[in-house]
Amino acid sequence: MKDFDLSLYLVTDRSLSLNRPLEYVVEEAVKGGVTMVQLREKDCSSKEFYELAVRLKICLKPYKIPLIINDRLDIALACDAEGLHIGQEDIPCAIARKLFGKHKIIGLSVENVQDAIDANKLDVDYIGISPVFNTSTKTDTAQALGLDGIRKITQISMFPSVGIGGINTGNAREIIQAGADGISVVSAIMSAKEPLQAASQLSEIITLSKKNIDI
Ligand SMILES: Cc1ncc(COP(=O)(O)OP(=O)(O)O)c(N)n1
Ligand SMILES: Cc1nc(C(=O)O)sc1CCOP(=O)(O)O
Ligand SMILES: [Mg+2]
Repeated sequence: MKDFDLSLYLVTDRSLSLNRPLEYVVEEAVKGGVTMVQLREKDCSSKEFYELAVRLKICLKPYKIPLIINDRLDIALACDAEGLHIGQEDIPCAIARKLFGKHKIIGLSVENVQDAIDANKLDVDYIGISPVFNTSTKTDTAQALGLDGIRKITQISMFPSVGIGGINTGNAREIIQAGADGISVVSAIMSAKEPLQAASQLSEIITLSKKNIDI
């Protein structure tokens, strides 16, 4: 049984970390309640990506937080990450599963209802519903799905899901209420002055939203 909790999923971007070391921001975020971490560094050599992955793996191990690698199956294999996140234009899921193994976590981005229907035939472990809202963190996104998109996709998907794109303390509750199992954020934590506090606030909102308790 794969053990992972999508509730508060941090996706990294060093360019948004206010010049702080990646491990510092990630560890503070984990102390604040982040439940999954994805290494997503688009502006990086393979060597640097691998070294970052190894360092993050060491940093996350004591907290038993899974490390997910964005895009790069080779790096995920090389650092023995717990998971890989792929998008619609990345390596096909069936190939990733064959090479990565059945015990590893594979996440897939879905950008519309048809992607979610197609994903139901694939061996994935979760879906990222992307993007929910417009965001300046990633500019080459599909059209924003909004909360209605989350409702439609979570109703037909066989898999647990996270919403991603433009999510913060002001709208996290709505994402959970619309049916997602968790939220995935970059800037709301990476660029927070106090990542621990930012993660802790988001974590509390998610916990209360799941229990349907007003904030
Ligand atoms: C949790 C999560 N959801 C969606 C994405 C986006 O993946 P992708 O569409 O492959 O885009 P890039 O992140 O590779 O630019 C994600 N990374 N994580
Ligand atoms: C990594 C990523 N993927 C997206 C997608 O729509 O596929 S949006 C995104 C970035 C989300 O950043 P922020 O939390 O700062 O809005
Ligand atoms: Mg990708």
